[in-house]
Amino acid sequence: MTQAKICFIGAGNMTRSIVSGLVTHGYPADLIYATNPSQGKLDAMVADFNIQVSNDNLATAKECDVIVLGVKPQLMQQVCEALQLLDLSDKLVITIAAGITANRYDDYFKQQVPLIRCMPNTPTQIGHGMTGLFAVEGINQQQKKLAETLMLTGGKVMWVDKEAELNLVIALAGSSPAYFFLFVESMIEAGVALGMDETKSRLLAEQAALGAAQMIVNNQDLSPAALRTNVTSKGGTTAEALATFERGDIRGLVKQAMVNCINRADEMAKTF
Ligand SMILES: NC(=O)C1=CN([C@@H]2O[C@H](COP(=O)(O)OP(=O)(O)OC[C@H]3O[C@@H](n4cnc5c(N)ncnc54)[C@H](OP(=O)(O)O)[C@@H]3O)[C@@H](O)[C@H]2O)C=CC1
Ligand SMILES: O=C(O)[C@@H]1CCC=N1
Repeated sequence: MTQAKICFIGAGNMTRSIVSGLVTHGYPADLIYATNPSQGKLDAMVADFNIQVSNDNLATAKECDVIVLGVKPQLMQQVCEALQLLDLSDKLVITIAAGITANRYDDYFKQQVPLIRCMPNTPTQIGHGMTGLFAVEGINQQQKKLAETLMLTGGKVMWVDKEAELNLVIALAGSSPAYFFLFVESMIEAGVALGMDETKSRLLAEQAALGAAQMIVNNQDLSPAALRTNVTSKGGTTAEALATFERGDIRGLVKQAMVNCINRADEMAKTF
C-alpha cells in the first residue's frame, strides 16, 4: 500500500466507514488525518482509530498528499472555497459527495482540480463496501491506482467512464443499503405485530438477509430469479408471499425509487 498522507475533511458517517477500512487493512494511522468542527467526532476518531485530528481544514489539507472531501453536498462550496489558497497541482482530491459534478470543484477551488469522484457506501466500514469511481481528464494511472487502493480496503470498486453513470452507482449501491435496511426493518415490525418478540424477529430476518446476500454472491452462475425460484415450492408459502409483493408492484416501486434517487442527484448537481 502506498504511503500517502491522507486528510479527510469532515469526520462523519462515511469518513468513519472509510477510515475504519483503511486502519483495519493496516494503513498507518499516523498518515491519516481528519478534520471536523465538533470535537466529539474527532475524539471518537482518536479513540477508535488512533488517527491525527484537527479543527483546521486548511493547515491539515496543506500537509497532506490526498484530500478526501467528506462533507455534505450543501456545505461543499463553502468548505472548498476556504481551501482556495492551496496549490492542488501536486495533490489528489477525492470527493465522496453525491450529486456535485466534477467541473464544480474547479469553480469552488478557483483552479483545475486533480479530482476523483468516489461513490462509496456504508458497508465499507465492515469490508463489504461498493465504491464507484470516476476520474477527470488528466488524472494519471498512479493517482487512479492510489484512489482505488484506498477504496479497496473497504470492499469492491468499479470505475465508470462517464460521470453520469455515478448517479446510477448511487441508486444501485450508494443509497441502496438503506433500501435493504428498510426491508428488514419492515420484516421485523411485521414479525412483532404477528406475535414474535423483537429480538427473535431480528435474528430471523437478519440471518435470512445475510444468507440470501451471500447466496447471490456465491452463485454467480445463477440469477437472483433462479435463486428465488429454488425457494418457491409450487402452491407453497413463498409463492403466496411473493404474489403479494408482485400485486403491490414491487418491481415498479423499486424502479421508481431508483429513478427518484437519480433525479435527486441531478437536482443536487444543479443546486450546489
Ligand atoms: N452516508 C452515506 O451512506 C454516504 C454518503 N456519501 C456522501 O458523503 C458525504 C458525507 O456524508 P455523511 O458522512 O453521511 O454525512 P455526515 O453528516 O455524517 O458527515 C459530514 C461531516 O462533515 C462535518 N463538517 C461540517 N462542516 C464542516 C467543515 N466546515 N469542515 C469540516 N467538516 C465539516 C460534520 O461535522 P458536524 O456534524 O460536527 O457538523 C460531519 O461530521 C456527503 O457528501 C454524502 O453525499 C456518499 C456515499 C454514501
Ligand atoms: O443520501 C445521500 O444523499 C447519500 C449519498 C448516498 C448515500 N447517502
